[in-house]
Amino acid sequence: MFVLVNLKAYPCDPVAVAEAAQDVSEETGVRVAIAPQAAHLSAVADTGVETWAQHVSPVEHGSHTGSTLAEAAADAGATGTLINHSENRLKLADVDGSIDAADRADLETIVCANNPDQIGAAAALGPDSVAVEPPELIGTGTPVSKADPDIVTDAVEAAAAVDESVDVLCGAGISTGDDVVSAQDLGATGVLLASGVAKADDPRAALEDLVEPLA
Ligand SMILES: O=C(CO)COP(=O)(O)O
Repeated sequence: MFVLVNLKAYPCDPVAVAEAAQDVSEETGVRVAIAPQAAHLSAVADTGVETWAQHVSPVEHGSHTGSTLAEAAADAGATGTLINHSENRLKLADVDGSIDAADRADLETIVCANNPDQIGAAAALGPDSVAVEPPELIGTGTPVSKADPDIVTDAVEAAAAVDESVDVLCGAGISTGDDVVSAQDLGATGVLLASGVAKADDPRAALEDLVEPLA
């Protein structure tokens, strides 16, 4: 299982969380990555942890003020990027353009989607992975893998019907090792989570708990 922690714009210490994630990953052999703010990519990548961008813009080098250039994210140490997060939704053409931009910069891609129908559409655009995250459960602490397991199994089916090589993660409310195991049992190959780590009093302990059943 792949555990990807999206720090969003939460007021946590990205380097401390990254160091904890790197230690936990090394100790357990579980793949753990951190997606910080774009301005924190270099500092997070310097810890040695696998580092992801939260978004890249559907642009090439040029006159694109305010964009997040995929090549710049890669230069800063990112090896992958989220695209179309529920809190940063893109038009279909821009999802496609952001995947192209990420591919040019050699970034692994996860396209987020709200439901299984959108997962099928996202998988058709050729990302490495898709992630189903029902918006109504994001940030609630109620795990999608328990609250709405059919969404996960239907998303796995929808992606496989389009392209069997596209992996499916799930997210929203994931915060414990039990939640991760439930996600795995439903066919997900990873989890995408945020508040369970970024807002935890002790992010290291939260990470240890998340990966404990996988180690
Ligand atoms: O949006 C998410 C991860 O990208 C999920 O957020 P929570 O883990 O806070 O529910």
